[in-house]
Amino acid sequence: MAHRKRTLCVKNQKRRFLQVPALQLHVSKTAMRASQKDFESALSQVKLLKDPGNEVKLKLYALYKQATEGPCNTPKPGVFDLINKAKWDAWNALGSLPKETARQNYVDLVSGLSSSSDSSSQVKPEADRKQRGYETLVVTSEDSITKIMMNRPAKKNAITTQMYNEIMLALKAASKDDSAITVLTGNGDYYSSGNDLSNFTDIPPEGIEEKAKSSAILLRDFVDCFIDFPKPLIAAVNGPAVGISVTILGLFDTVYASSRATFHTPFSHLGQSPEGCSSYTFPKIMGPAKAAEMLIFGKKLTAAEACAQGLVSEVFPDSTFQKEVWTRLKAYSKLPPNAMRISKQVIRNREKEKLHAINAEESRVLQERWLSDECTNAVMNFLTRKAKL
Ligand SMILES: CCCCCCCCCCC/C=C/C(=O)SCCNC(=O)CCNC(=O)[C@H](O)C(C)(C)COP(=O)(O)OP(=O)(O)OC[C@H]1O[C@@H](n2cnc3c(N)ncnc32)[C@H](O)[C@@H]1OP(=O)(O)O
Repeated sequence: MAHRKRTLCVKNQKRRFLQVPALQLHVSKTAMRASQKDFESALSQVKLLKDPGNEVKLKLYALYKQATEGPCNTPKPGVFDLINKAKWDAWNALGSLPKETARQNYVDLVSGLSSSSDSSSQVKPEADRKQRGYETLVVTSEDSITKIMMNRPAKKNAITTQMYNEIMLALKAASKDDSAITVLTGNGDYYSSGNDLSNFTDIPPEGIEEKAKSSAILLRDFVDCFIDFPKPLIAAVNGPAVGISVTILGLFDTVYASSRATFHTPFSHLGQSPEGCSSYTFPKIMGPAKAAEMLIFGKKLTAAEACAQGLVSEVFPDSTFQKEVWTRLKAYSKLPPNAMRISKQVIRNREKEKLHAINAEESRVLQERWLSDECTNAVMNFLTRKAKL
């Protein structure tokens, strides 16, 4: 079973496809720009779909108009002209979204609709129920919130290859479910201790270079999912966070931390370099000098320090963290979901291309770092228990 899964993952990374029972997703499609041909094919595809409902039809209409004509340029219909007013409102809400982005969003939306109607056994986030099929996560949907909880508490929620893949799947499913917001958190005393260092020991017969290459693709696809995630994404950092679990926080919309949480990116100690777009987001969030202390010198921040530097939105006392955070999130999840989604997109779309380019560059640099003696020695020291952070 384990062997079968591994074979699937490697093959799929090569094809940039993830395939699991009950779900087939094209993980990195949103990372690419939709061509006119993709757009035309989505236009034909949409005619074959079963009725997606009025809300989605309005979205499609608005994106189509934005992609073909640009920002809304017609007079607002009268209040009693209900249908045309709803269409105008949807188009007008896209503001100055660039034509290219609207075209991409249209293609993505149609592709999402097609894959959900194609797949008879798609992952449906059934309300109030734990979603099945994840081994390293617990995913639940309740009160319009999809919660993705990393669930390897005995290993401090270290992220294995399987967990990277499952998080991508859970994010893809959450992006299409009917929840308003999505939350990532950890089970147990840690949020996450970052990359599971035993990922370095699972070397295929083709050799370490091949492993570094496929890992760089995995890393890039993983971070792309956070860049492209279309709804408000919140991190509930329940305890210490290390490595990649910290760097990707710069791609979240809101980060809540327990007073017990710490934030540590010891890349130099590990012979590695920053990922998760942190080489860009951290200097932007906290200024270059503070970012360098974290990313180059591995300075560990307390929750209060991370909040003062803008990486964390708010810190809650550990004793009341869960109660206070979930009360807050339940209130947020009642806000109009389309407005939240569109606001996020307006903010994110400005930077999307840049973030994808940075992610690609960071992954490329890391691919080389993983083959260095500095990195090999640091990982071996941890695995043979000579070193801990
Ligand atoms: C050829 C290339 C392949 C590369 C594949 C890479 C794929 C993408 C990579 C993306 C880049 C990511 C970078 C990072 O995230 S860097 C950060 C990596 N993390 C660490 O270095 C943390 C290492 N862990 C520790 O230092 C300590 O465990 C920690 C301080 C977190 C906690 O210490 P504590 O004493 O409280 O607890 P234990 O050490 O006893 O931990 C309990 C058990 O959990 C295991 N554990 C914890 N963290 C990890 C980890 N990151 N990787 C593997 N295992 C981990 C620990 O070994 C204990 O296990 P046992 O009970 O079995 O001993």
